[in-house]
Amino acid sequence: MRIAVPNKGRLHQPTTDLLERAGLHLLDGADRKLYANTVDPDVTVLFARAADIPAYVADGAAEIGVTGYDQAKESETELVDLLDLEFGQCQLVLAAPEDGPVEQVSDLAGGTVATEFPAIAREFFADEDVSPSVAEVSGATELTPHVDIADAIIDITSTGTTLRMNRLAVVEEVLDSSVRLFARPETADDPKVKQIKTALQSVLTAADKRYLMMNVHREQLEDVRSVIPGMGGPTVMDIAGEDALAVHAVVDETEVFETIAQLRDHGAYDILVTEIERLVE
Ligand SMILES: Nc1ncnc2c1ncn2[C@@H]1O[C@H](COP(=O)(O)OP(=O)(O)OP(=O)(O)O)[C@@H](O)[C@H]1O
Ligand SMILES: O=P(O)(O)OC[C@H]1O[C@H](OP(=O)(O)OP(=O)(O)O)[C@H](O)[C@@H]1O
Ligand SMILES: [Mg+2]
Repeated sequence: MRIAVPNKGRLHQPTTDLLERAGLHLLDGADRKLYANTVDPDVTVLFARAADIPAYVADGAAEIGVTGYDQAKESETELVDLLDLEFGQCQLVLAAPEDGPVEQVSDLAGGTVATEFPAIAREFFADEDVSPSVAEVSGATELTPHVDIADAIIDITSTGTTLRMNRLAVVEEVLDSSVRLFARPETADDPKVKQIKTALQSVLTAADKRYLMMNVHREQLEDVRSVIPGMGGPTVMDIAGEDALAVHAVVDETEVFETIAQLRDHGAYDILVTEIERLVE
């Protein structure tokens, strides 16, 4: 089982970090290598450019891959999107010079649009029923409208800083993207693929949860129980030789602040909050 992972750029580190947190440790140093073995003898990590990963998976060089949805869409391969990994969020947008003549998509009839994503651009304009010529570029796309190479661009934005710096305004949103786990349709149901997906999912689920531990006097248990939100009942354990109980519960991270105040008011003491590495629901 081979997983294709971005070899450099902004997606490399978050992807290898996620594999590590999922317990799929890389064994022989991931830097500047093409392959790394993992703690699972059946799983190898293969490092490739983010843009090449969809083709690696589609052609069978790897069984699964991690890359941006924009790259999968641009590759025009048939991949199954198994899991949103919740990083690399960005948008592809159609943008044109502020105060320029292009204010809506139809203004581009007969014009030129520069992009690193020609397939996505063509599909977008076909849907919009406008047919500018699409010029493929391999970087610095934001410059092209200012040097008469293009009237507008389709490019990635996240904070909007690059567009603003280049005096470009969004004309239309084209695509929302984030990093996903992809598989070929034939491998999507493979048990090892499912095992990897479950491991990655468990890290994402755990990130939003906290583990609470506290002590409570026996007669106050029901009071304390009534203010614990979330997943099922808490776990309650006797503390040997004492009239107190230990209460453990998993709660949403967003509820911890409020819950702790309520737990104290209801008699809980020695309250401990810890992060959870993984949570398989
Ligand atoms: N500004 C951004 N914010 C969030 N995600 C982004 C951003 N730019 C790119 N991405 C995501 O990262 C993917 C890879 O981007 P890209 O191919 O530009 O690599 P990179 O990390 O910038 O490295 P390099 O351009 O140096 O090869 C994009 O397809 C997109 O899914
Ligand atoms: O809206 P923003 O937060 O400004 O992000 C958008 C920019 O980020 C990406 O470039 P990147 O930083 O990856 O540089 P690159 O052009 O070298 O890929 C993308 O190509 C945009 O230029
Ligand atoms: Mg980039």
